[in-house]
Parts: sequence; C-alpha cells; structure tokens
Amino acid sequence: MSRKIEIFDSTLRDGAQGSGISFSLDDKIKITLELDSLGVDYIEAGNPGSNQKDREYFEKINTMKLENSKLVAFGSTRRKNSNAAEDQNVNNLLIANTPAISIFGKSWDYHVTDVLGTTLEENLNMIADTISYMVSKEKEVIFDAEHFFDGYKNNPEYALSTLRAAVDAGARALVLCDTNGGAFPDEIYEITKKVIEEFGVDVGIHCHNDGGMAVANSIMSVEAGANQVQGTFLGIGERCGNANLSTIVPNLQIKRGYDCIPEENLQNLTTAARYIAEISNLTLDHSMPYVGNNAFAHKGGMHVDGIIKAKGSFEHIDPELVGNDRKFIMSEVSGKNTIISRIKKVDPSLTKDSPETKEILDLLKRLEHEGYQFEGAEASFDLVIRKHLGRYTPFFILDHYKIIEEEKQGEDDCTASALIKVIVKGREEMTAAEGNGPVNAIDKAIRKALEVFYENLKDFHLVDFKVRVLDGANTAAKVRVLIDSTDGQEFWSTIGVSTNIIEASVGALVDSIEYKLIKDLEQK
Ligand SMILES: CC(=O)SCCNC(=O)CCNC(=O)[C@H](O)C(C)(C)COP(=O)(O)OP(=O)(O)OC[C@H]1O[C@@H](n2cnc3c(N)ncnc32)[C@H](O)[C@@H]1OP(=O)(O)O
Ligand SMILES: CC(=O)C(=O)O
Repeated sequence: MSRKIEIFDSTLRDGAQGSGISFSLDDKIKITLELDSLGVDYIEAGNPGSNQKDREYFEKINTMKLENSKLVAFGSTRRKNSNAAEDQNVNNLLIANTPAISIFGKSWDYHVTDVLGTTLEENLNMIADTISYMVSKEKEVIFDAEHFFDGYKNNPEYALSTLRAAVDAGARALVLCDTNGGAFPDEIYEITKKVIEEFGVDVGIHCHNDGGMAVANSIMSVEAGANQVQGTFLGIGERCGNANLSTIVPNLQIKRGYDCIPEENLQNLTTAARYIAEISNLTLDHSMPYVGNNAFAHKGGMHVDGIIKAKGSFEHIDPELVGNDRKFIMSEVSGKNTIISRIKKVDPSLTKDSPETKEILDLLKRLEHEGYQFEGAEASFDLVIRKHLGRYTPFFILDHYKIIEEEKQGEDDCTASALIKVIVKGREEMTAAEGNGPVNAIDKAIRKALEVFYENLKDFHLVDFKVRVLDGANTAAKVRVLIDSTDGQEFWSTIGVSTNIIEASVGALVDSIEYKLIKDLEQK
C-alpha cells in the first residue's frame, strides 16, 4: 500500500496574500468546489479574523456539502499577555464553524523578541493556551510553526520547545514552515527527520519559493517522513509564491508512488489548473510543469520525429495521465514530421516523403524568414497548406479599402472610419463602418459586408490583437500582427506581416474570416 500524503491547499488563504490576487466571494466558492471535486484533503479558505469577506465566505460555504475536503480556518495564536478565550481573533476562528483550524505561532526566537516583543516563555504560553482552547471546542488543530527551519538553525532547543507546547496542548499535526522560503532541500530533509523522530506525530511541510526550491523542499520533507503537504494550487502566494501543488501532486503520485488524490482524479489536474487560473484572473504560465500549455509541446524537428517514433523519447510522462495534450509546434526549426499531420488534414493521401511535404516545409521556413511565426498562428498555416496544394477557393475578395483616421474631441471613442468593397461569387458589396481605431473600423466594415452572404459570421469575434515590430525600431521595419479569434466553440490564431501595420492587420483578419468559413463548411 502506498503511503497517504494529505494535500492541504491554501490557495484561498496564502494564495490570496500574493500580489495582484483578489478573490471575490463567488471566486472563493468556485475554487473551493473545484478543489473538493479534485479530492484535496484540506482547504484552508481564509482568516475570519482578517476581513468581512472571509466571514461571509464561511457562512455561505457551510450551507454547502463538500464531498472530499475538510475546510480549515486560519489564524494566529492569541495576543501576548492575554487569554485565548477572550481574544477576538481567536474567537472569530470559531465563528467559521470549520472542523479544522490552523493556528500559526512563532518558532524562531528572534521573531518572538523582535516582532512579537515578548518573552520566549510567553510565546510558549500563547501557543499552548490557544491550541488547548481550540481543542476544548472540539476542533482538529493543525499547528503551523512559522519560520521553523530558520528558528531551528538559530536555536534548535527553543524551536523544538514550541512544537512540544503544541503537541502537549493537543495539536493533531505539526506543520514545519519555511516562511522566508530560503531553505535548501538537504536542510529540510534533515530537520524534518529529526522532528519526526522526536515527536512521532503527524508532520506537515509548508514551503515558500523565495529560493526557487519550494517544490523540491516539499518533496524532500515527504521523503523524510512528512505526511502532509501544504501549498497553493498554482504556486501563487506572497513574494515569490508558495509550493505549487499542481507540480507536487503528480511528482509524488506518479513518480514516487505516494497516494495524494484519488487516482482517477489525476487526469483532471490540467483542467482544474486552467479553471483555477481563469477564476483567479491569471494567465497560467505556459511552461508550468504538468499542466502548462507547453508542458508537452514539441518544437524541435528531431524531437517531433522522436516522439512520433517512440512516445517516451522526449516526454517524462504520458500527458494524458494529468489530462494534458501533446502538441507539435510549427516553426523554422520543424522537420517534415511536424507538419505532416496538418497536411494530412487537407490531403490524407500525402506522406512525409511526398514532394509536396518538402515544398510546404521549405515554404514554411521561407515565410518564417520573412517575419511570419506560425507557432502562434496555426490557422494561417492551414491556409498556407491549402493554397499550396490548390485546395483553396477564396470565400471573398477584399477588392479595396480606405481608412480615414479622425482626431475627435469629447467622449466619442470612434477614432477611425473604413470604407471597403468585397466581391463574393461575382457580386460586389460596399460598406462603411466606424471603429475605435483603424483595425476595429475595418473589421466592422468587412463583417458588415460579409454577413450579407455568410450568416455564421455573426457568432465570430476577435479576442486578442498583438503587434510586434520586427528588425529594429526604424519606421520602415516590418510588423507582425497576431489575431486570436473565437466563435464560442473554438479558438484560432492568424498572422499578417507587412511594413504597413494596417496591411498586416488586414492580412491576419482576412485569414481569420477565411478559416472560420472553411471550418464551418467542412463541419457541415
Ligand atoms: C506567515 C504568514 O503567512 S502569517 C499570516 C499572515 N497573514 C496576514 O497577515 C493576513 C491577514 N492579516 C490581517 O488581516 C491583519 O494582520 C489582522 C486583522 C490579523 C491583524 O491586524 P492588526 O490587529 O491591525 O495587526 P497588524 O497586522 O498591524 O500587526 C500584526 C500584529 O499581530 C501580532 N502577531 C503576529 N504574529 C503573531 C502570532 N503568531 N501570534 C500572535 N500575535 C501575532 C504582531 O505582534 C502585531 O501585534 P502588535 O502590533 O501588538 O505587536
Ligand atoms: C503559516 C505560513 O503561512 C507560513 O509560515 O508561511
């Protein structure tokens, strides 16, 4: 039987201490339900002594039923020279009505004297008094020993005495915190081992990432015997963040055989990470291990060739295990194997050795040399393939366009108008539109003209527009425009390159509309 490691998620508490993170009440509820369905053991969801939103959250979440996770409220030991039963913040923890409570207390003597401003003895009393009060209220208490590793290195006897005070008062688990995030994996391993030998109770690990080692440190603590890992789901948190659970869980479960979340839920890891990023209003780092968009993306031609021949040749795990996908990225460092799967979508009879495949690869490399970058614009590359293979009949011709830019005073945000003429099946259509900038105006005018012929363009819109100046900053430099579009079902990206920004934008826009029309026709 594999050893059970409790997964303790603090996205909603320590994650919320990350710069730029602000969860609404609704966000907190959604993230809680997602973590519960993934099967994490504990969700530390807030500090009811800190703010009204956290108090409202506990009120609301307590009306819902969680299937897998225990809710935890978080707060400090009582204030110095007082009494836990009369401490407002301590009592606020009880209002949260959670089965478990995390109490954090000081374990570094320097913090006791210089931050709390009290005696070493009084800090031990604060720990013992607060925990025994919570235990008397039938709470499961998890003691977060703040700055434990720094404290241990400075004064091991005192750091251990804080843990002793917690255990004697009834704490169920001792969590060793690398609060400043500067410890090394070997130190974490040695110190965790000593604590486990000394106390024989459940021990957890809580690491911050200031030295870039939070994941490695958490894993070394588990290897030393810890059976709870605290972290945040995407590694968000104060300063450089917390240990990233979306990396730790698969590392422990797939690579080391520990039991972290139900086996069948591992394949939901990527979806959960993307959902939590969306709710947190974050762009998920494409390179994030296991769950990032590029975690299994192959660009080098030889790597793609290797993967096609032998799946394990350039991947540490099968991406499906964590619900992620393998991707091949088109670029000037591609080989024939990278592009053949896209060519086959247009003409299944072609193979890697067909002359057309070599011609398209050469064309790709030439276009990339001219400034195109198909890595982020695969829809445009599909059109390049179709055009080269003679499998492309344009749905429309943009005969000409004219842009008038306007300097307007006042509130009106329309700053440009476009006049365009399109030809569809021999019929001409002229339209004009105003927009917030020339690209917006021309986009509106083309759509207005084409919707007369193609009703399905009504549900299509642009979601992102990026411009990059190529070869230096002079005014004759080329620009590359990338447009992301969606019709609510699918996202696609197209590219245009020119010395003229409007021309580059129109190129990307026309490709995007053509791609949508071809896609819909073929799906009929
Ligand atoms: C390592 C960690 O992540 S610990 C968690 C840190 N998280 C947060 O700080 C977010 C939530 N915090 C808050 O909302 C606020 O700090 C509150 C409401 C809890 C407290 O606010 P205030 O009462 O105004 O105090 P403030 O935040 O300015 O100062 C912290 C106080 O807590 C005391 N304190 C700090 N740690 C502890 C502890 N473990 N036990 C008891 N008291 C503590 C400090 O000594 C200081 O009190 P003092 O001014 O009397 O010396
Ligand atoms: C408790 C906590 O968040 C820390 O020590 O980092």
